[in-house]
Amino acid sequence: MAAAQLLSCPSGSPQIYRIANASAFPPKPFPRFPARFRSRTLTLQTSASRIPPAAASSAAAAAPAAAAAGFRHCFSKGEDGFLYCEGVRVEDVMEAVERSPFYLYSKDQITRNFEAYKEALEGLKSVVGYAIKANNNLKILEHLKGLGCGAVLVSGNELRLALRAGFDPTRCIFNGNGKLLEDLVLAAEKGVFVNVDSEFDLENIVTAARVVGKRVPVLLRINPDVDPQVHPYVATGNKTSKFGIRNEKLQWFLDAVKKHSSEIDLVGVHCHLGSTITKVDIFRDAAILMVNFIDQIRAQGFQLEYLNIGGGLGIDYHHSGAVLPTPLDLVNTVRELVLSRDLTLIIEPGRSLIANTCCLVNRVTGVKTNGTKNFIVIDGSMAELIRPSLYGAYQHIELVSPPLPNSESSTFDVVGPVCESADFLGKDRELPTPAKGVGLVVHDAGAYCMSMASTYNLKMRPPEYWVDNGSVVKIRHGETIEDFIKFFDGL
Ligand SMILES: Cc1ncc(COP(=O)(O)O)c(C=O)c1O
Ligand SMILES: N[C@@H](CCCC[NH3+])C(=O)O
Repeated sequence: MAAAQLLSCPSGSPQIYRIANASAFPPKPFPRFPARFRSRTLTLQTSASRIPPAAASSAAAAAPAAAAAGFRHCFSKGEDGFLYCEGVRVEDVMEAVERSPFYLYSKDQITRNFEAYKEALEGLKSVVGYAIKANNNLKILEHLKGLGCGAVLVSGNELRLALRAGFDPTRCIFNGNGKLLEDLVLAAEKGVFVNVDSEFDLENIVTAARVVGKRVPVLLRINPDVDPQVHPYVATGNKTSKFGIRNEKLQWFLDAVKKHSSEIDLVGVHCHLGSTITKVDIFRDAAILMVNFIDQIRAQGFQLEYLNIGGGLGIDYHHSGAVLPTPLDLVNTVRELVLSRDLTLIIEPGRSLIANTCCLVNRVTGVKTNGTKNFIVIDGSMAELIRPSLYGAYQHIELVSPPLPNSESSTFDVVGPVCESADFLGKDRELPTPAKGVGLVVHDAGAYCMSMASTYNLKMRPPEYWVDNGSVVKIRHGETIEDFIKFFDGL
């Protein structure tokens, strides 16, 4: 039976637990954890003997081509039918932590994803700026910074968090169509690169430079009008988009930059086409347009050094085994363009660095049918993970334990408890009928899930854990109703 046992509890150090050898089926009732454990960092140590070798190898086998580049599914079923994350049984984690739903990450997968970008960029002058809007967990930011990553920011608070995580400001890029003057002042003071998005944005950047008495390095964000072939809500580089400047206005911006050369230093151009892009030709089309702009701008005497092609690389949300472009494919489509002009390439991945490193782990509250449809009701919801509701996005769903003997599979909508019919995590999924209390994960939840979570229906934002070298470590406390009530203290 799986059980979390207290091994030792030296005062002032994290709680350390060992998960005893597990054959945890049928699932146990909801665990009750003593209140004193609830707000502490919790470390689960796993016994190496209980990690079936199949768990790791079947993960790699699932996507051999992608595995070579570090883009594999780090959550996979072992030969025993249980779901594992880097050798740790997800069900055991559920039994040991204080509540569900929760986010569970693989720290190693974050490293592998970053290494895939680093390897892809070998031979080029480059900066990888992680788009921290995708996931702003401070521990994850510190880890990525430690690996040598820069950061891409869209608000003053993202900048403040990046500084707190220790990012080198001169490897940070401040994007956005509505940057506030006070935030631009902070960026200017710290030496952050700033992308110019509009006339008023340029005016604010000049003002910020004057306030701090420093010249601000800027890139022009150009809207190249390239269709990224994605959901319209995540397309950002076509001509109806609110982002960037259109090429007809380019000369106006170049003249303005010349006029303000004591406040701003034009160092490059930027574009970002959109997100979930799965064809690298789209990036190449944009890069060709962008280097043409660079040639024109250089011809006017500007010393441009940087081509920033934004982020946007998609991932295999469907777990279909389809071979999707890797960072290497992406970089290779622009390599010659960059080398031939002696440019430094800036790349701004969010999703492709972090999405596949994480699952949202939920418990099944119950199963029901309304005569037309079958529903699996879980404790997670659109409040913790809004992408299916917002974009109709597909995220793969599976149970964390093998089906009960004789249990039948059916087609289910997987729904949460939130009072909205849009509250679904998956539609028409073929799944074994789960028992109450069983774990159910939503895969690829590392990007734009926790960072877009809300407290709707007073569902408090969940805790986060990662598997780090066989241990499960809390990397963010879950919010509580007490935290929420504090916002009204003293009013
Ligand atoms: C300017 C900019 N850079 C980078 C990103 C990251 O995109 P993705 O997460 O698709 O890689 C975004 C988000 O779409 C963005 O707006
Ligand atoms: N939030 C979107 C991505 C937006 C990217 C930011 N421009 C998603 O979940 O897919």
